[in-house]
Amino acid sequence: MISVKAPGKLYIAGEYAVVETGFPAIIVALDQFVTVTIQSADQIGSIVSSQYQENSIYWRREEGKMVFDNRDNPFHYILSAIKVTEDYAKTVGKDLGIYHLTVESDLDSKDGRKYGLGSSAAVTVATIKALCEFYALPVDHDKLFKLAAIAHFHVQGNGSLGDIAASVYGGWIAYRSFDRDWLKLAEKSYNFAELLDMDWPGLDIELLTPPKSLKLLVGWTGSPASTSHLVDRVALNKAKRQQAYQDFLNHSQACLKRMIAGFRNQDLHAIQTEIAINRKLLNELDQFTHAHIETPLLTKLCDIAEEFGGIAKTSGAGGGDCGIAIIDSHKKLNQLIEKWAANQIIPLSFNVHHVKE
Ligand SMILES: Nc1ncnc2c1ncn2[C@@H]1O[C@H](COP(=O)(O)OP(=O)(O)OP(=O)(O)O)[C@@H](O)[C@H]1O
Ligand SMILES: C[C@@](O)(CCOP(=O)(O)O)CC(=O)O
Repeated sequence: MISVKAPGKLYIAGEYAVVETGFPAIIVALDQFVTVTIQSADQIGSIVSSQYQENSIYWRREEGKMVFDNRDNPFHYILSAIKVTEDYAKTVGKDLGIYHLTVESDLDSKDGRKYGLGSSAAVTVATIKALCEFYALPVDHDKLFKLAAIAHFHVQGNGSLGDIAASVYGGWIAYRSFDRDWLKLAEKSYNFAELLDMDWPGLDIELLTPPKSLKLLVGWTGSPASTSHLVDRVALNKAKRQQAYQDFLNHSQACLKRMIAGFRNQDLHAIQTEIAINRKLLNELDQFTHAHIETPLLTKLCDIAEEFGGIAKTSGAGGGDCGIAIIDSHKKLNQLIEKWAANQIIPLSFNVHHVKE
């Protein structure tokens, strides 16, 4: 039996701008995982996720293709991950098999509400990792990222794929997305083996080391938000306010460059200064796109963090989900966390997860 896991993530800074090719963001992987297991099966395979028990699907293989008995299923990311990995396996001459694939996830609360930790990315990465083991396909982090990015992009279609990078590389990363229009054309011109070997225009991933005194705190608002809808709303409004949008991109890029330098120089103060600037830039974006990124509860989360000497902002698309605070580990962290909890902000005691190559 093969069993692998992939971590969830949180955005630290650079959201929305990162959707444009080459614009940076900082993202961390967390020690909360999706686990995928694969076991060989005889004739009938299955896909079962404990989060979606009632939607388990059963399949067989006919002339090399997966054929489902149940067409009405929620497993778009898993099926896309399977398709991409098996297409790759075929290009390198592997015979396709039958298996039971099961999923367990820490990335939703006990009552099934998502935290916004990138479960769709983690489920995609874990499925591909498990199948690469099943088919004995050697993949390093770069190849795993590319396979998972293709699979996730085929389903969601409008994201930066930063959540995939965080899940594959782990730890703290600075991420710039590749040109997704290029990928659409490249997929028609190259086979998988070629696509995985080549450089992707715009893509850049740098591993960052935070200063020792930096503590990341995570607060959850309890209300799930749809990232793809919020990204669509920003995209719709950017056409109407081209200059304001271009200013946002340029300012975000400059802010992220200074923040990344703060990591390289181990300068907590510089990082915090830029977190505050990034929050302001996202609020300005909010004003002309009406995406409602910083909800009143997220504002409260930031205000409380500041009372205790931290600097906080929304994480990811906003509109609910989580906020983050960056604070000196010597400050009164417990009091901050208690005040969050007293104000309907649920502290999530998750840590950053580092992935081995
Ligand atoms: N445990 C799971 N089993 C199977 N599919 C899952 C599982 N967890 C997530 N998914 C897939 O991911 C989708 C959720 O993705 P969505 O982008 O809405 O949330 P997210 O990636 O967790 O959050 P965010 O984008 O805010 O970080 C689900 O609808 C499902 O298709
Ligand atoms: C808004 C955006 O920059 C970040 C989305 O983050 P999250 O998945 O909502 O945590 C979109 C993206 O990068 O795909």
